[in-house]
Amino acid sequence: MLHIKNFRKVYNRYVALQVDNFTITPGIYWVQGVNGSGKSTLLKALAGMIAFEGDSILHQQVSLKHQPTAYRRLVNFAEAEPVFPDFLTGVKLIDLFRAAKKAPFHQQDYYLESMLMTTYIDDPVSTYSSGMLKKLALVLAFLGQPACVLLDEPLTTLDADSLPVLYAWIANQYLQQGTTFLLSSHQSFAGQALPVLQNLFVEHNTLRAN
Ligand SMILES: Nc1ncnc2c1ncn2[C@@H]1O[C@H](COP(=O)(O)OP(=O)(O)OP(=O)(O)O)[C@@H](O)[C@H]1O
Repeated sequence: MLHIKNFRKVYNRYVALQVDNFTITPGIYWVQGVNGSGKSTLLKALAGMIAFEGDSILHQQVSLKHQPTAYRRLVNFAEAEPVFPDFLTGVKLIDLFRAAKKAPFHQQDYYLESMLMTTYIDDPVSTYSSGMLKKLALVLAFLGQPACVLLDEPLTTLDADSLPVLYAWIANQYLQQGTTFLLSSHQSFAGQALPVLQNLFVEHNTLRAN
């Protein structure tokens, strides 16, 4: 479903990640790797957030390099430590993302209610704690009809009650819409209620499945 082709990400002169050809089939993936191995680099690049050599092609036809708008509408991303313009409210950000992703009008309601966010979603994000910001980033990553959702360290800063809610969002989205997930984490997803959990490893500056 996602084909990574002739991928190279160089920071200054350092080749952080090189992936010649790699196809990610539909599923839920736990992306593992030690600190500095390149997990965030991979996810940010596949999300179209940072430049890289090569291409990422969705469903054998939507290329990040050649159809960037269509690609970004179908590939959603939540970064590890989200930063949003201070003066915007959560609702305003949701409106912006809903328009960009062509999301149904009330799609966010289910997410805001299940993650207990309705009391503060009208407030400016400058007033949010790190966990509140994280939840907002996760809601934004579920808006629209994504074919692929990339979540960088989705578990960090979430409280214990929020974790099963997030697992349910991921499982439902996969089972109902067939959305593929790439989840980077230093914490284990094994034993959680996630269907068809598979492993991806980022090490030795490349990506491998086993
Ligand atoms: N903006 C940047 N400029 C220069 N080097 C960078 C930059 N971003 C990342 N790197 C380097 O690229 C490599 C991969 O970093 P990356 O953040 O992708 O790792 P990671 O696997 O996500 O790490 P962690 O588990 O600590 O979050 C590291 O060697 C890092 O120093």
